[in-house]
This record gives sequence, structure tokens and C-alpha cells, in this order.
Amino acid sequence: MPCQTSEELAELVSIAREVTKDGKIADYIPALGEADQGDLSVAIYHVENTCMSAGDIEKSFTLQSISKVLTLALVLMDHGESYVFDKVGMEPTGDPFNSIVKLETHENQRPLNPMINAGALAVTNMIKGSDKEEKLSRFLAFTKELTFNQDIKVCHEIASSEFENAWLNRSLCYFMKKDGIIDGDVEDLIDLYSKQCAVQMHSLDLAKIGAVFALDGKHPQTEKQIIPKDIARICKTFMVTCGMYNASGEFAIKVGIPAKSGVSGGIMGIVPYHFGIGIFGPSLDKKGNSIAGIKLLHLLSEKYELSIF
Ligand SMILES: NC(=O)CC[C@H](N)C(=O)O
Repeated sequence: MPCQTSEELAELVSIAREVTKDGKIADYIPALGEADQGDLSVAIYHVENTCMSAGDIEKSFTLQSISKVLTLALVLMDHGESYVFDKVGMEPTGDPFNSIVKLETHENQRPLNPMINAGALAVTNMIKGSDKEEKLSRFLAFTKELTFNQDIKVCHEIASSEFENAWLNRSLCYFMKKDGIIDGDVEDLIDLYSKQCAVQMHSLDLAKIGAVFALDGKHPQTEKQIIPKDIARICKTFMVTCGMYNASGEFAIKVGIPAKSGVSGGIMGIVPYHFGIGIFGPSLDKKGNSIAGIKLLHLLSEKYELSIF
């Protein structure tokens, strides 16, 4: 079904686009640095299978940290709650997403939650599969099912760019290996994680994944229960408490919807039982969230009273 561009949505995008100049594109993964600072797109996918979009919707982007929600859902389905939360905690952190400090100073060596890099790497390590290829293909199959789009693939340029520069993520892995949180080959894990983060899509695909979570794990198009309701609930709760990194508290107050962002500038938002939101705006604020994406969600939430609180 083709999207209809709503004028109202386009107007909000043009207001939000103004702040793109105040942010910065992430370049610690060099290939991400090629994005256009002024880009902003949004798609809204309603659970009744209608959608609206505005802005640069033809632009694709990589999931980056948004993929952490999907791998969490997958490993919870693979192993169940107690296995997963034995290795990764449930508490938010005031530290940046890639911080290593709590692994050493926290009394329990588990990473604090699955939305920071340490926790996400531990989660990726738990994906079932005989080797990294099988694990990646299971993750891709899951993403294709969620988006109902068989064309979803990994952007190998961005995956390699991350792999070649992931020194801090490697450090997190070796630290966790010492404590028995992860096992296996660290290079294989970094390869798999870099590829998972480099899965590429459009705002509409992301909005559709949001719609699946909005329906407690049921796909709006196929009506198949892709994620068990309880697991969808756990993922949404983490999105509220940790989804916007160490800006999650302020975001919960100002916007008030479960959301997850990535350093590519993507944000997935969920308005329970109504719709999923997919945003792409690569200009980031100081905490690594899409600066115009947050502005746009703020405008949408105020105008349509979207806060769940
Ligand atoms: N915040 C993010 O989106 C981080 C994801 C990125 N791939 C990393 O590990 O650094």
C-alpha cells in the first residue's frame, strides 16, 4: 500500500528539521559520517495497516542500537527470561551507551541492561546458531518477518567500518569474557554485532516494527504472533527506561512513549495499540540521539497527546 504524505506531518517535519544544524553526525564509525546532516524523515504505521510519511523517506539508514531491541526479543524467545537475565541486568544507567566503567565498579559484574553496548553484546552472544553466519541469518529472518519485507539486508560498508574501529566494543567483550558473561570468539561476536547494527531499512520498515510492538507482538499485516506478548512487554519496558540512553528519563517526561534510538539517527517509537513510528535524522545531540527526531516526537506527542503516562 503506498504511503500518503500528510501535510500536517510534513509541516511538523519542517519545524523539526530546523534543529538539525545544532547537532552532529556520528563519525566514530567512519561510514556513518557520510550521511546528510539536514535529512529528516518520519513514517507512522497504524495497526489497521494504514500509513503516513513525510520528509526524506526515500533515504535508508542502519539500525545501530535499535537492533538491540530485536536481538533481545530473539534471545528471550531462544532461551527464556531467567537464562538471559542471569547474564544481563534490568536497570538503567546514567552512563553513555558505550561506557565500560560499571563493568568494573558495579558489585555484580553483569552489564546493567541490554540497551547499552555491554549488555547488547552479551545478548548477541546468546543468539542461537551453530556459527556467526547462522546467527546472522536467524536475526535477518526475524527482521524480515517483522518488517514484512524480504529485501532487508546488511549494509556491508557500514558493518566493515564498525568492525575495523570497534576497539571499545572489543574491550567490553574481553572484560565480560573474563567474568564469564560471554563465551566464544570475540572477533566472531564483534563481526556479528557490527552486521546486526548495520541492517539497513527505511522509516516505513521501522514504523512497521514499531506497530508489531504496539500490538503486543502481533503483526498487523499477517496477524501472526511473531513475539510472545510477555516478551514484547519486556522489550517495551526497556525502551521506556533505557531506550534513549542516558536521556531516557527526560524523554519519558517530555515525550512519554517507548522508543529506541541508534547513532545512525534512527528512532523507533511505539504508541501502544495505535501505531509505530519510524524516524531517521542523522544529526545527533550530545547524548547520541537524533536531535530533530526528538524534536519531532516532542511535537507529535504534544499535539496528539501521545504520552502513555
Ligand atoms: N548507540 C548506538 O547506536 C551504538 C551502536 C553502534 N553499532 C556501536 O556499538 O557503537
